[in-house]
Amino acid sequence: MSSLIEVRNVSKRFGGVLAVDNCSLKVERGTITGLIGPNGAGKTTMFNMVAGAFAPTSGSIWLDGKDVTGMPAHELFEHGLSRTFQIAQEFSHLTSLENLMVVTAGKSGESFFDACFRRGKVVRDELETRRKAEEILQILRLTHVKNESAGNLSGGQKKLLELGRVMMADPQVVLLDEVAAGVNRTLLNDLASVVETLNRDKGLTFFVIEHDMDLIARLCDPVIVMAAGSVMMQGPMAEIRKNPEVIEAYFGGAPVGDAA
Ligand SMILES: Nc1ncnc2c1ncn2[C@@H]1O[C@H](COP(=O)(O)OP(=O)(O)OP(=O)(O)O)[C@@H](O)[C@H]1O
Repeated sequence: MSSLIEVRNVSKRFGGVLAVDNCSLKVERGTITGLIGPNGAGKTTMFNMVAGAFAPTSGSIWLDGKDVTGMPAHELFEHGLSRTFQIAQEFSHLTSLENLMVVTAGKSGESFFDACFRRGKVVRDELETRRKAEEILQILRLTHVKNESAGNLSGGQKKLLELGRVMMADPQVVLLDEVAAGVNRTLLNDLASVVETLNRDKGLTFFVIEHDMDLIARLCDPVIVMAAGSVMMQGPMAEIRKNPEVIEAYFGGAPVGDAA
C-alpha cells in the first residue's frame, strides 16, 4: 500500500537560500507523524510545499499515490488534504456553530435551482450539516460555546474551532501547524486528546510541525528530524531523544526537550 504523503527528492530555493535540500519523507496512512528541527531547518518550507502554498524547485510530492506536485491548496483540499494555520482564521462575527456550517455551504444549498425546486433536499442537507457540526463541536468539547461569536473565544478555543472547520470537510490527512503556540496547558491537553480520538476512532492521519516537544512525544510516531534543509533522522521520539547526532546538531548538546 502506498504512503498517504510521499515527498521525493524535493528541494526549494529562495534566491541564494536553499531552504530544503533534496529531502525525501513519507507520512504513512493512519499515523500521527511529527516534523521537528531547529529554527531555519526548513520545516515550514516543507509544510508549505506539501500544503500547496508554493511548488518545489525540484522533486515531486505524492498524495494517496497521485502526483500532486505544484497543485494549489484548494485543489489539495478537494483531494482530502487540509491544513490548520499557526494563527487561527475564524469568521469572528459568526457563531462557533456557524463557523463549522459554512464549510459545506454551497455544496447544495446555494444553488438557485435547488432553492426553488428542491426545497426538501436543501432543508435535509442543512439539517445534516448542522448535525455533523454539532457532533464535531461535541468531540472538540466546544458545545458550551456553540452560540458564542467566534471572535469572543480564547486563542486555544479558536484553534480547536479551526480543527473543527477542517473536520467538516472529511479530510484524509490534516497538517497541523504549531497548534501549541499560545495555547494554555489545559486546552492543549484537550487538543491533544481530540487529535488522538480522531486518529484512533476515525482513522485520520496527521502531519504535525511543532516546537512543543512534550506534545510531539505524546502524539507522534514516527518523528522526522530536519536540520539545515535535510532530513536527518526518523523514528520514535524515545530514540530521537537519545541520538547523539540529533542532540549535537539540533540541540547543541543539551538533552532533547530542554531546547526548541
Ligand atoms: N520566502 C522566503 N524567502 C527567502 N528565504 C526564506 C523564505 N522562507 C524561508 N526562507 C529561508 O529558508 C530557510 C528555512 O526556513 P523555514 O522557515 O522553512 O525553517 P523552519 O524550520 O520552519 O524554522 P522555524 O522553526 O524558525 O519556523 C531559512 O534560512 C529561511 O530564512
